[in-house]
Amino acid sequence: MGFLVVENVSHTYFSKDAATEALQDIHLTIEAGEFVSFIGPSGCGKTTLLSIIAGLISPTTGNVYIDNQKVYGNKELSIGYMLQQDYLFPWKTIEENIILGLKLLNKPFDGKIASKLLEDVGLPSIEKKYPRELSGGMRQRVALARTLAVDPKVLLLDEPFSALDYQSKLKLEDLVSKMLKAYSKTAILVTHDIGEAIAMSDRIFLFSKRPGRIHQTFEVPEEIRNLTPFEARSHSSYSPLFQEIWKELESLEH
Ligand SMILES: Nc1ncnc2c1ncn2[C@@H]1O[C@H](COP(=O)(O)OP(=O)(O)OP(=O)(O)O)[C@@H](O)[C@H]1O
Repeated sequence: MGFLVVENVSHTYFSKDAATEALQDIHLTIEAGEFVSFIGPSGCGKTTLLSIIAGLISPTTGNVYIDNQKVYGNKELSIGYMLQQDYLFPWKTIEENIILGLKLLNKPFDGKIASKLLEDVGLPSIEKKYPRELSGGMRQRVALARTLAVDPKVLLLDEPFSALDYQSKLKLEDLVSKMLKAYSKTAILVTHDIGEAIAMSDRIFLFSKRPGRIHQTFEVPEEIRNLTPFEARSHSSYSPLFQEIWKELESLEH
């Protein structure tokens, strides 16, 4: 059995007068330490699947297991979530924001953890500052530090780079990739950016139009996986894979 297993998951949203089938019969397995991406047409259920993997919603059918434990209703599993917006609390200092999760979980922690993580993400000495004093890219780096502080078993990244300018986005991709390797984390990235998926992942799952199913899985060649996301974009194997995924995605959208 793999580290993260999505077994036979389907999901339908019900409202008073409509039923929306978001996902249909999803099976996938992710190994510990692996980095995978979900891409697919808009509305195909990627965020729904992340919410199911996070244990935030119960799927209509099927189950998700992390480290052999069922996720839904499991309070022991810590799963990190990084979103497009950083959701830092403006009235709390950077340090308070980083240790908040640990406090909420009642986990014992080292008083220097915020400083150490801030140093790791390249932002030393900003513990006492407030979120409003930082740029968008810096705030996302603090969000990364906050996510890592609770030592999550899995990190779920829902378009965390998409609100940033191009240069900040490339820098943050490199940093996230480096940090996740250093901390041996398993991660899932949802993105609309094929290049980002190739540059950051070991494998890419392409979803079909709603109701989302796994249409195709792409292995990223090893020579790209060993590079930083920035370097990966200029490797000779990058462009052929980009074209292949692009064509497949186009065929799904028409
Ligand atoms: N809470 C909800 N209630 C009803 N329908 C929902 C709800 N959340 C999502 N949906 C619908 O389920 C489908 C899948 O949505 P989801 O956000 O998972 O897709 P997505 O692939 O992440 O989309 P995008 O790429 O545009 O972010 C969409 O048709 C959406 O409108």
